[in-house]
Amino acid sequence: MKEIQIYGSGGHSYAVIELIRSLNEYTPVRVIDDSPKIDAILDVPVCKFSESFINQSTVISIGSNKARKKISKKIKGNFPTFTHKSAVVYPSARIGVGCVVFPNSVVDADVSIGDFCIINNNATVSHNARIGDFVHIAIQASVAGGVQIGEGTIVGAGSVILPEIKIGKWATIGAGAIVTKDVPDNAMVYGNPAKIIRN
Ligand SMILES: CC(=O)SCCNC(=O)CCNC(=O)[C@H](O)C(C)(C)COP(=O)(O)OP(=O)(O)OC[C@H]1O[C@@H](n2cnc3c(N)ncnc32)[C@H](O)[C@@H]1OP(=O)(O)O
Repeated sequence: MKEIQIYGSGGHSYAVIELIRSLNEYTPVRVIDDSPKIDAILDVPVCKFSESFINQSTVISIGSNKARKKISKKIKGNFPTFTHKSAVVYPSARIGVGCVVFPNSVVDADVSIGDFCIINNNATVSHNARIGDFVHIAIQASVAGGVQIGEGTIVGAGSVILPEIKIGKWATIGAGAIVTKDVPDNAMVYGNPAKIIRN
């Protein structure tokens, strides 16, 4: 089995480790943290970042999109994408490097997903959608056909993005939001219908 290191020791890392183990291709050998607070996660030792960890096979297990981007520039190296066996990814879909596609998610026909994205449990990204780098589609979120989402945006748990909607970069879609109108860069929206709360 090939070795892989996990960068980030928050809650997300538990789910990432289990997913990687379920695929039987890579063994997680260490969890890296800038200031470790525990010794091990699911029996994988946690250690402080060292320059010697640069340029190795790594998965960045950090839910924060901004932090994931920062770490991706620092650690460099090889970033495989992991897809759980229960996820459906159609052959016409494209997924970049460093992504994790969690159980029961759907990546539909002609979808494009950038680098270092998280497609979380039970999320759906429908046909022809375009998803930028460092995006998190959270648990149970539904992205309808033809939606465009810019770099670094979080699509909160259980939210619904209506067809053809355009969402800018580094936006926050609150949990449970029903997004019926385009969302500008950096905006925070939530509610049904979703309203801009912060710009
Ligand atoms: C595996 C996983 O865990 S994936 C999980 C991925 N994460 C998510 O989906 C979380 C998404 N984040 C949210 O929905 C957040 O609540 C945010 C970002 C929209 C807002 O966060 P904050 O700015 O910290 O808001 P805060 O918690 O202070 O709440 C402010 C007010 O907004 C309300 N509010 C917060 N979020 C929402 C929401 N999604 N929908 C409706 N109302 C909301 C609160 O009830 C509160 O109302 P009040 O002032 O009447 O008490």
